[in-house]
Amino acid sequence: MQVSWVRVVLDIPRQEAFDYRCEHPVQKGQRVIVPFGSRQLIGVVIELLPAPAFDPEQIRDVEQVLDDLPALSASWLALAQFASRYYQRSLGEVILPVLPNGLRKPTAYLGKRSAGGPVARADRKKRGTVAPALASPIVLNAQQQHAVQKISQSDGYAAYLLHGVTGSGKTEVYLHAALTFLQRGQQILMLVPEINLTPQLETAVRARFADIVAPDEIAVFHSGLADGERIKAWADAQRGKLKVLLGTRMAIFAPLDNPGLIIVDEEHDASYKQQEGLRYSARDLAVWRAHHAGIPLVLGSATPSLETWHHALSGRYTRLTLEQRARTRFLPDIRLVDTRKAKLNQGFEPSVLEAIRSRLERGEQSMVFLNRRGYAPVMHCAACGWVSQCPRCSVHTVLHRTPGSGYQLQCHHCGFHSRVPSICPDCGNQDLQPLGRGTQRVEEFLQEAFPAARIQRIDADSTRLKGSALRLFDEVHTGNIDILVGTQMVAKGHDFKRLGLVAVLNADSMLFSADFRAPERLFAQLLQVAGRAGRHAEGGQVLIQTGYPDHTVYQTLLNNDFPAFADDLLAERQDTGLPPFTFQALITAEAKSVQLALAFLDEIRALAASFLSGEGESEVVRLYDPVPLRILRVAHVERAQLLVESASRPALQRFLQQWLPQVQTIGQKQRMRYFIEVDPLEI
Ligand SMILES: Nc1ncnc2c1ncn2[C@@H]1O[C@H](COP(=O)(O)OP(=O)(O)OP(=O)(O)O)[C@@H](O)[C@H]1O
Ligand SMILES: [Zn+2]
Repeated sequence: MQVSWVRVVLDIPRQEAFDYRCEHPVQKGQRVIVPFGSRQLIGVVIELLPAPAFDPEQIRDVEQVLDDLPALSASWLALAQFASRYYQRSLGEVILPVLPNGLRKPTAYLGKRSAGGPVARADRKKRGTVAPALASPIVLNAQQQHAVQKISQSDGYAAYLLHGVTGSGKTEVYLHAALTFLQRGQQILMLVPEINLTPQLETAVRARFADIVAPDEIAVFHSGLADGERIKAWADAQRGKLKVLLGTRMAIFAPLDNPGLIIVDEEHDASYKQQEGLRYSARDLAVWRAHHAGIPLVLGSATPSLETWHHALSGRYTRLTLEQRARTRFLPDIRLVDTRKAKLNQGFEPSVLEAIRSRLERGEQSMVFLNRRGYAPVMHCAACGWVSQCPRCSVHTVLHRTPGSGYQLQCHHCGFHSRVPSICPDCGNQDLQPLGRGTQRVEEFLQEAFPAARIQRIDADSTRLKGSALRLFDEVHTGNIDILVGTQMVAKGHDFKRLGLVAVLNADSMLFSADFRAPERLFAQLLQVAGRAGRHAEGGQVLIQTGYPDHTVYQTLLNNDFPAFADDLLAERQDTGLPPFTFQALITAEAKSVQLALAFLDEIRALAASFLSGEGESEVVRLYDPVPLRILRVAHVERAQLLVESASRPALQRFLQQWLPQVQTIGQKQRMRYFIEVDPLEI
């Protein structure tokens, strides 16, 4: 019997790897079921050892080598290793969580009902994907052609920023470029920021490549898939069966071994950043992956992130520009509607309502955008000033109207919900009022104002059921809707055909956020949402209600001048020493009281002093004073954070590598919950 010694990673916090003895043939990159304490776990073999690293008596046996999929390749493991190093998590905490659920649960393989394991079960499911009719490609305009040519002719790694105004036909550029690499027998990985954008793109991709890619050689990968579907897509990727994979951020970890082109659409979008567990940026990992594989990468956006814009200016990325809309001659006309002197009707300035009315009369669609779901952001008592508050979090509860169950107060942070009190809990006043408005209230008001209009609200609440977002967007696309009310879900990516008017209600709420990225985010969001108007016909109009019409964000928006805006912001960031000119990491501690969290952060900050000496000016790593989070308490837990910063990414990385093991020791001693985030998006 052939016995080998293997090093295995498991999903265990902050521990690198575990050694086992194995009596079966086994390779690096294979999954194995191993005993761990009294449990069984699935792990991945990352090394075959020539000899046991310690007393063989102490080494336990691998129970089963899972061979229903080929081993994860060396280049895939390299990606995981990079993510582990860069984001400061153990390799197991990277590898296991990115595998589909069934592939990392021993129970999926054990027992009578496992029926050959999850991959075999997923394979047996019938999925009839009919081959669509071949769509003939659109004739590209000159700038699109130029972009496609540059991308297709890349020799090895090259990063492109495809900066195209909204509606400029970036998707066509992706598809034409992709064709070149498909014809060479390579695979395409294409990322989109939102699950809801995959159906539209999947249909386009299937039709466009119907003659060279079989239906089952295209897969989508996102968190909205059922377990079996996700396993199937992953397995097909790992078996080398896929030619095109479309997905949300999680798809960046797909085990594709012969990629030819990676595309990140709407690269600026914050949803490429995972906000829990391994806090990675799929956009940044895409850059690494393309570089490692020696292939081109396209980052597309009308409003690129300042990080990407900076790289394009410095020449690290090549900028490709689409200055014109593809189907119309003009971008929509953007106007600011000054709300300071106006008498608002349920939050609407009268001329905005008029504009909606006239679009209705012309049979065109309108969209009302406000980034606030629910009925009203808070309930209050006019008599004593009481406001509805979550008992577990330091936030207001939001008033919701739930079909069938009336009104409810909900916490958007911890899920707490309660009935609406009939009298004020503080003073007994019987007249509690909703304050402000969310999408539900706007929908209700519009229905009263325009009784004949077909109104649809699209937000996280109206699309909770699987498949419902798809259905609702279909209704909009087919023209069965006159007025669309929605949150950021409706703002990005969609190519609406009949949408003439976009009205933006509460943009100002984002103007004065303490986060230094707030203006960047607001500008991007407004330009994106504005870009939904007038895509297929001239005459698109955007009305933005604001009490601060002179604010730079709005003024620059009027000219649709992203470069001017970005250049100004970059200059400001450089002056104040903020990203992309510095690099940051954030440690967040969570405790019963904020004092405990702050004390922990103070202690680890003091400890850092010993690593910080002896480096040149540019290598300096700074640690700021720990501060409580803006939303201090969530679900009874109070939070504080410590920001670490350096002008040098390598210096920051070196520092973290030395410092974090000590942080861990102190954290364990104090039983402190904390996590680290490299390149945080919000601070
Ligand atoms: N060369 C072309 N000729 C005619 N129509 C085109 C051409 N290229 C693209 N289109 C069409 O233009 C519309 C907008 O394209 P697309 O949705 O790709 O824009 P986009 O650049 O991704 O915009 P956004 O950033 O706003 O999402 C689509 O309906 C597309 O079919
Ligand atoms: Zn709460």
